[in-house]
Amino acid sequence: MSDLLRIEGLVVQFGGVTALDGVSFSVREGQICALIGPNGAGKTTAFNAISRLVRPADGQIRFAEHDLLGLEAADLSGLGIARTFQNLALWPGMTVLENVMVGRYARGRVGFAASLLGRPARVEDREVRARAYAMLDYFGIADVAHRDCEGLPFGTLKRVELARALVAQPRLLLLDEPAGGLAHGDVRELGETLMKLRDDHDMTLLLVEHHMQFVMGISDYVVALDLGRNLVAGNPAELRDSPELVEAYLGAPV
Ligand SMILES: Nc1ncnc2c1ncn2[C@@H]1O[C@H](COP(=O)(O)OP(=O)(O)OP(=O)(O)O)[C@@H](O)[C@H]1O
Repeated sequence: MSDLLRIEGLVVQFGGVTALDGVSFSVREGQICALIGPNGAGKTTAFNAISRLVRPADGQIRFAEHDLLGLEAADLSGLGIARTFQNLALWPGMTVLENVMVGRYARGRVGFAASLLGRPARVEDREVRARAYAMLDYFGIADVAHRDCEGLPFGTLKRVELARALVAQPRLLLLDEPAGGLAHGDVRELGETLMKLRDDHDMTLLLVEHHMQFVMGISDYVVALDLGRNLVAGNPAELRDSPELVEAYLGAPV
């Protein structure tokens, strides 16, 4: 398997704070890769740099044959990159189905706003609707398709967000703390869903996550950062007893 995403020497600064100081790692096609590390390690900053939401001072980000730093955030969906957010970024006042459809329109040619303004439905609209329904069905939440997102349980909203990211049929899915705030049973179910997604659709997943048991249970490759630098990387079995990792999380032994 070849590298789908390659990060080299990434440097990100916020004023006087160096959030990333030369971080490098690669994610292979079809892998589930987790970015871990203690608070302030730089995980979210790395994620936001890949999503083109922060501008690195130095380094390279390559996705397949593309140089991502030469592109805007709005271009990513068209390349096959989708992401979810730590704090759900769903539209209140829109139904679950509409929220999921937005994900596909980000990649399609027909503007969602235009379709809301009452243009006659095109073939693509019907296809998008059918695909959005299929995704809701996949996540077992088709019964709430026409409900307003507001007021639905958190676990359901997490699935809606995942369905929205997937409806664009991405090649790379970026998940920002997908297990955050979920109950124990929901975390296990999410893990099974993500592994099934990878297997069924040959998708590549990069996630930022604090839930260590979840990470170690589903990841093929784990990249640990600390203080904006690479700490250790390897498969879960290699990292489980890593003294560097234990020290970074618990502080230096006295
Ligand atoms: N917008 C910003 N302005 C200033 N400093 C920032 C900004 N965003 C992040 N930082 C700093 O950059 C460093 C890395 O933060 P980042 O949020 O990427 O870490 P993280 O590993 O995601 O942490 P957490 O697990 O707590 O979310 C921290 O020192 C943080 O305070």
